[in-house]
Amino acid sequence: MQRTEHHASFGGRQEVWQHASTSTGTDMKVGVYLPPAALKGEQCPVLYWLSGLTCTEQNFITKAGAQQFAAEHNLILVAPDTSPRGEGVANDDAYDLGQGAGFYLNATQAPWAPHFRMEDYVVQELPALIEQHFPASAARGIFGHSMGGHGALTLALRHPGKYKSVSAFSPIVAPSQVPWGQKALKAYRGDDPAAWKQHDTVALIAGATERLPLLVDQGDADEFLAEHLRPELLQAACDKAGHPLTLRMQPGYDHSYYFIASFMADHLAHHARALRPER
Ligand SMILES: N[C@@H](CCC(=O)N[C@@H](CS)C(=O)NCC(=O)O)C(=O)O
Repeated sequence: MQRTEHHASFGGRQEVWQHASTSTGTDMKVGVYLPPAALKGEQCPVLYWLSGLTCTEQNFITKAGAQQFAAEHNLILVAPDTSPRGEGVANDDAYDLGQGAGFYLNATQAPWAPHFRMEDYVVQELPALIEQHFPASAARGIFGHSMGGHGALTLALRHPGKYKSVSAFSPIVAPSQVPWGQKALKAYRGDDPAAWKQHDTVALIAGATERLPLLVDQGDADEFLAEHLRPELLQAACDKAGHPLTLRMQPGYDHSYYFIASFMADHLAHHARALRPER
């Protein structure tokens, strides 16, 4: 692992690391915020952030304003890139497929299958790497935005026991029912709508074996709300399954990081309650 950036931030340190990934077969970049306690060598829980379409590891660390709250709760924040990248990696001219749009799953279809293995990367490889190289405990939370909200919700549902807390901002909750998701699932997993359900939060909720309480914030002025996000489908699925959900429609907020930053404190507090129950 090679450190490419480091900046003092709220008594801790925001770093960016680059490493060769065995999951994707590419170099991956990842933002790591070390809170004050971690700089002193104390083991801290780790909160994973998954970004949305077009993002790199930079969007969250420069725009979300999460460091001050991670410092307050002494949580390590880990924010990976959204896909493998590079000249030898498949891509698409559209912003919602290929590089910058990995959808946090393992692709099975050509030309994506060789490198697009973001589920393995986020759930297995990255936690092992973080827990080896940083003063990280095995208490993990996960959250994200839009495509990354889909990632956080589906990965927590697909890997019970791996995470102690989960939340999302404007997540794609039903990818098998909306254009962004249908396009990606078809490309990465093939033309089999039944298989898409394994990566669809609304479909996974019914059969969940672990019912971690979900905190979801959604702006009602979000330009993608009606076509791609459809939080009412998540509300209905959670009501039906008895899955605990706090869905907050936030009046006047759009899809941007201005919205995310506005409710970041609440999300960090939600995760800290589960990740640091002793406090
Ligand atoms: N029109 C947008 C669509 C993609 C978009 O809104 N991406 C969201 C996530 S789904 C984002 O976080 N963009 C980067 C940013 O705001 O920093 C674009 O092409 O950038």
